[in-house]
Formats: sequence, structure tokens, C-alpha cells
Amino acid sequence: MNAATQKETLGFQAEVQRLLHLMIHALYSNKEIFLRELISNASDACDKLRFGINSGHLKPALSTTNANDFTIRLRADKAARTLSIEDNGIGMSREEAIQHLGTIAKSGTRDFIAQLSGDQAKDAQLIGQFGVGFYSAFIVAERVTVESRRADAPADSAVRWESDGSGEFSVETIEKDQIGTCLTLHLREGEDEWLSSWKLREVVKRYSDHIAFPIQIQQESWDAEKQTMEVKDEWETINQANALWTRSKSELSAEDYERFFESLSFGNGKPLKWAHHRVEGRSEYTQLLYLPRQAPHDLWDRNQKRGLKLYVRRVFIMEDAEQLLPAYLRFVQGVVDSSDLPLNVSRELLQESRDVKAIREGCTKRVLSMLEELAESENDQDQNDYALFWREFGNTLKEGVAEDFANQERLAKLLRFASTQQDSSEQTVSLAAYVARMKPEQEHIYYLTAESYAAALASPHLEIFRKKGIEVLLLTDRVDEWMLSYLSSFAEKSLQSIAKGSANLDKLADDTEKQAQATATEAHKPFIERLQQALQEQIKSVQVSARLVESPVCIVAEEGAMSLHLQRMLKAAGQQAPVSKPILEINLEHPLIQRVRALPDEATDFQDWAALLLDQAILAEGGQPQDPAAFVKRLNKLLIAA
Ligand SMILES: Nc1ncnc2c1ncn2[C@@H]1O[C@H](COP(=O)(O)OP(=O)(O)OP(=O)(O)O)[C@@H](O)[C@H]1O
Repeated sequence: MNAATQKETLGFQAEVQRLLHLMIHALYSNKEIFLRELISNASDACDKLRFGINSGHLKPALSTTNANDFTIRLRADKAARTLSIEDNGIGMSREEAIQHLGTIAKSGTRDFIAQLSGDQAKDAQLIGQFGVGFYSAFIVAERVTVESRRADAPADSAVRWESDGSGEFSVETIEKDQIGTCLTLHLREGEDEWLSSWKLREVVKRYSDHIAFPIQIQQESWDAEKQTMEVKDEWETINQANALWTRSKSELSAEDYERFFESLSFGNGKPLKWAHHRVEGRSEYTQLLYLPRQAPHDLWDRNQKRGLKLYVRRVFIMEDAEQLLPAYLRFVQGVVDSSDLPLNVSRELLQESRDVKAIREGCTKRVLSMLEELAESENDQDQNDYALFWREFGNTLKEGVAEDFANQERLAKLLRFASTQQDSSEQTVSLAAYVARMKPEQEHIYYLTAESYAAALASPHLEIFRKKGIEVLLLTDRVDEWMLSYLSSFAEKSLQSIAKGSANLDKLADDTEKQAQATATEAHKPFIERLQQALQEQIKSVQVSARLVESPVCIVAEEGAMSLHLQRMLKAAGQQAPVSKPILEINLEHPLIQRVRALPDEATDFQDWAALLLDQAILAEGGQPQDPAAFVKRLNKLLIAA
């Protein structure tokens, strides 16, 4: 026996020993992950061999090995109480087995182990972040035998590595017919469940369904004579072995993508659009992202489960990984498969990972590009998919304007609104289209927020804009006010509420109009002051209106103050809104105002008239009079007197 074939016994690297001891205890409650780790190693080994063959780097010893023959086989031997995981991947030489299975080649191992405390929960989390790999076999096995033959080595140069995990391992050279690696786990007392085919199926389905190579177990049949299940020499594939996203786009049809979406979304119909890319650079990953056609009923609820499915090198890691996309894109479904994250990445780690940050940015940009492409369909009369998208998800996308400053400009281009330019409440007008239609003298993008489309259309604030033929965007979704507090301009035009302050109306008025307003204010100063006096508890001031044409009065919020609509919304939600008194604007041309103005100084009902004017202004704006019963009483009193 020469030195190379001799059996030798070696000690584990000190770190391995310590890690093994701590890991077995810390991960015991989550022991099934050992199977995922070992299958992942087997899959990596197949990948490496396939790559070696395709790139011409490696010439396998067996000519039969081609990309279609790769399998990962799980063999349970009930009599011997062993579970084997066998692959026909790249395999290991004797030196490689010593190197890879006796040491931890990762940088920072020492620091990492120094952090382990013996506290089970904390250590489990830390080990999870570190990646447990091959050594997880010892969670369920009291002894592990690895027989391996490198794909380019002759049959008599294979290796057997064996250890009970207590500090030493042995290696010897053996003969092995097949290339690849066979790991045999001699199960610990009480671990017999790993001999049952249903248990193996269950765990493979959960974690390894999308491993690209077939994972197989032996078929069993009932032997009536012996009254036992007998193992047959036939193999059955128990995973889908079809990680669609790892295949090249040119191989996949629209039906393939649609079918996969169905499996992701549990029958939510066909997707509107998808994007499938392999991203290289700072972080390497594959993204397969879908825009659904229909919103789930609870889309509005930001606390609902959301997110993409996360895989690491085709091993399933978690459902609903919400860190991979910002909350405002929670309608997107799909898969991210990272090449960089550790297999045992936890939700906590996702939050801190720089790789995840890069994935999140990359996926966000991709979704925005998909939406921009979809928006091009707006010119298509027959199939306006963007209108469809906007109806379902527009409200959610608006949250992005407030939350995603880096992409605000792109998001603003994707917004659609109802407008006075159209006859329907449908939100189809983009800010770009609005700006293109602006009057030469117009400097602002005008909008009005209201409870409903009908309320917006009836608002007295619109009168002057109608008269001058200036378009106003009508915003009636709950999220609008919040969004607007973050969106102050578009294409260098500032957004201006027509229900606040002067609304820069003077810029729209010609010199004669301005002159007339100034003269009227001067001429009716005593009346204006009297009205102001009567209502001073409730309003900030009375002003001669530049925006009213048909209505006698309206109220507006002060420039820079919270809009009255938002104040009402906050109040309805039980939140405290800063109290700011509105401005009452009056239309001096209106017969009702003229009637009140004509009341003699000694008239005792001036106070009633003033209160009535204010209350109707509040009503027209969509609000509630402070004291509705008093309003009705006053109205009746004045009607009877009239
Ligand atoms: N089935 C196998 N075939 C060939 N080599 C293997 C096999 N299993 C393990 N190895 C070798 O042993 C090394 C160590 O495996 P281990 O699972 O501990 O770490 P890893 O796979 O490199 O990292 P991690 O599992 O944490 O992502 C692997 O890098 C690989 O070189």
C-alpha cells in the first residue's frame, strides 16, 4: 500500500470543531435544513461539472456524462439506518476532500466563532447568517461517510472521507465506479424520520423544488406477502427540476411565463407584463418580475404580506421577501434568485445586506421601466394596458412619489389624473400632457383636491378656470394629499392648489381685472370689515374674490396652510389636524352679496346673514357647518322673512 492510498487520520481545523459542536445544538430545532444544504452542494457540484464540460476546462473520465444526465439521488436504507445523497457532479480528489471538508475556507471564520456565545437562539441566528453548509449533516448524523471521485479522475483514485464530528476525520483512497460524490449519513438515535420517503418529499418540495437537476428517490411498493413497503430499483423525480428563471429567455414561450405566473399567484389570471433578466455587477442575481392584471382585495393595506420569492442559487429561501422591493411596488410578483447571499439568510440579515440593497434598487428600476413601456400602450385604442394598470394599482404607485425620492421624477411621469379637460372621472391625464396644453400666460399646474369627482366638479373654486378655459386636475383619492405634500413641481412648473391662498390668480388676470378688484375692495371696505367682524371667530379674513363667477362665496385655505380637505381627512381618521382658520372670499357681483351689503347698519339680522354665507361656503367646499342645526334654523328664519 503506497502513501497515497493509506488511510490517514487528520484533525479538524480548530474552528471546525468548535463550530460543529455549537451548530449541532443551536440548529437542532430547525434540523431539516441539513437536507437543503446537502442538496444545494450536490447541485453546485453538477453545475460546476456542466460548466467545466461546456467551457472545455474539464474532460470527464466517463464519456456518458452530459448535461442531461445529472441527478441527485436520495437513498434511504432502513436496515442500515442510513440516508445517502448522491450526485454525479464534479466530485473531489483526496486533497480537495481534506481541504474542503476539514477546514472552513471562509474568511472571517475566527472572528465569527469568537462571537458565538452558547446562547442557542442567538447562535442559531449567527450561524444562519454564516452559512452552515456541509457540516449541517452532523445535526442528524452521528457519522458521515463521503465517497467521491473527481469527474476527470480514474476509478481507482476516488476518496473515502469519514468522521463522527468529534475532532478527527479519516481519508483513504478507494475505487468508485461512478464519478461524483455520495454522502452517507449514519443517522443518530431518534432520527429515523429521514428514512421515510414522505418526509424526504415534503422537505425537498419545500426548499429544493426549483433546483435545476432532478432530485430522485427510490419508488416503493407494498409487498403483500411480507406485509411491508419494499424498495424498488426505480427512481422517481420529486422536484419540479424546472427553475424557469434560470433558463434563457430564448428558450421560453409566453405560455411558459404565464403558467409560471399562475403558480406564483394562485390563479390570478394572466399577467399584464413581465421582465426576466440576469443582472451582473455589484450584486449578481436573476429577476423575474410580473405586473399582475388584478389587484388583491387588500392591496391598500401596507401591512399585508407582500414581496418577491427569494431563492439563493435556486434554493428556496423565503416567501414574501418584502425587502426586495419598496412598499409602493407591493403589487409586483415574482422571483429573485441571488448568487451572493448565504443560504441561511434571515429576514433580519436581509435588512442590512448590501447585496439586498443593490437588488432592491435594481428591481425598482426594472419595474419602473416596465411601467414606462406599458404607458406607451396608451396610444393604442384597442389595448390600453396602462389604463388597466392604473385603474388597479395607480393609487399604490402614488405612494412612491412620497417615499422614493430617488425615483420621484420617473414616478411623476407615470401619474394619471382626472381633469376638467375631460367628461369623465377616469384618470388618464399625465402631467406631461397637462403641461403641453398649458396657456402661454399660465405658470402653474392647477389642481383641486376633493372628496369625490362630483364634489370636485361642483366646487366654486373652478369657476374662474372654467371662464378662462384653463385646465384643472381633479384629485379625489385619499392618497393624493399626502403625495402632493412631496410633489411640488413637474417640468419646472409648480403645482398649485386652486383652493389655497390667492392661487396666483393675479397672474391670470389682465390689468383691467386687477384694477377692478382693487377698486372694489377699496370701495366696499366698510362692508368687508363688518363681515369680518361678524365672523372673526371662524375665519381669518374676508377678501374680494378673483375666482368666483357664479357663486356668492367660497372659502380657501391660507397659502402654505394645510388644505381644508386634508384637515377633514385627518379629523375623520381620528388624528389631530393643526387648526388654521380659512379665508372667506366674496363675489361682489352676486345678488346675494349685494343684498347683504345693502342691509342698514342697524339691521339685527346681519349676523345671521354673515353666518349663512360662511356655512354655505363651507358646504360648497365639501365641509360640514360647525352647527348644522343652527344653520337650518337660520336659513328658515331668513327664508320666512324674505
Ligand atoms: N457534493 C459535493 N460535490 C463536490 N464538492 C463538494 C460537495 N459537497 C461539498 N463539496 C465541497 O466542499 C466545500 C465546502 O462545502 P460547504 O457546504 O461547507 O460550503 P460551501 O458550499 O462552499 O458554502 P455554503 O454551503 O455555506 O454556501 C464546497 O465548497 C465544495 O468544494
